[in-house]
Amino acid sequence: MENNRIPMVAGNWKMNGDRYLVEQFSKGLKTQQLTCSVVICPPSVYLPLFSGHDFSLGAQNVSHLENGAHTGELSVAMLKEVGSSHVIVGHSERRESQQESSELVAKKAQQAVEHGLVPIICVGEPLDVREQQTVETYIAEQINALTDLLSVEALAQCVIAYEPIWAIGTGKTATPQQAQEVHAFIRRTLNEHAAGLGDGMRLLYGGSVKADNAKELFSQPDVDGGLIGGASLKLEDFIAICQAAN
Ligand SMILES: O=C[C@H](O)COP(=O)(O)O
Repeated sequence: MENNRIPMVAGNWKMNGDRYLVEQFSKGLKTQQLTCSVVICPPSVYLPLFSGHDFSLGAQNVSHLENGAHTGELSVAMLKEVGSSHVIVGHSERRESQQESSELVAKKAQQAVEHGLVPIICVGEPLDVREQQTVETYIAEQINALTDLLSVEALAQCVIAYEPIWAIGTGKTATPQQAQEVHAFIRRTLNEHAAGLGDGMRLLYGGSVKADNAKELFSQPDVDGGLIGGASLKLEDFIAICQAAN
């Protein structure tokens, strides 16, 4: 099985940013000697505005359909045409606000891989699940929807981001140990599905990653980098996080 575990830091700008930020990142990240893979995921309208950058671009969502009468949706082909190589799917904010099921998320991931985008698939539990100590059951359901639909070869191309919902935008980061436990569980679950599958896949942690906690989180044996929200909107902070993954 292929080994894709090169450290990655992906910035999810969510519904933030403007032309100025696009320019600032295009120029500002260029001067850095970063050895990790860097992906910036701005709102899709900004994707074609990036120029002269030396990092990858990702979208924040994609349709599971190829084309047709689907008002407001964007296809994989469209996102690729404007420079995207990656796409976030299944972010908890969309799972909640758009009622995206794990089955739909799996369809989106499959559509992405099939047509040449790397999906960054988000999984993660709400607070009550953590309090009830049923995290593994909850995450297993999200992972199983993927293994039920995608081939092993397709899964091997995916990146999975573990984002505990209670840690997103709250300043409450999972402890390095909590992150490691769930990452190890995800890897094990994927290995049980197909020998060696989990061992080769990139697993990112997301949820209140900041410049001052990134190093400890990223140094956990099963954490291959991070999916960064708020701190990806400030160039200096984002650079410091990337350096922690170097
Ligand atoms: O996609 C990113 C995550 O939702 C993390 O957001 P945050 O770093 O603002 O907590």
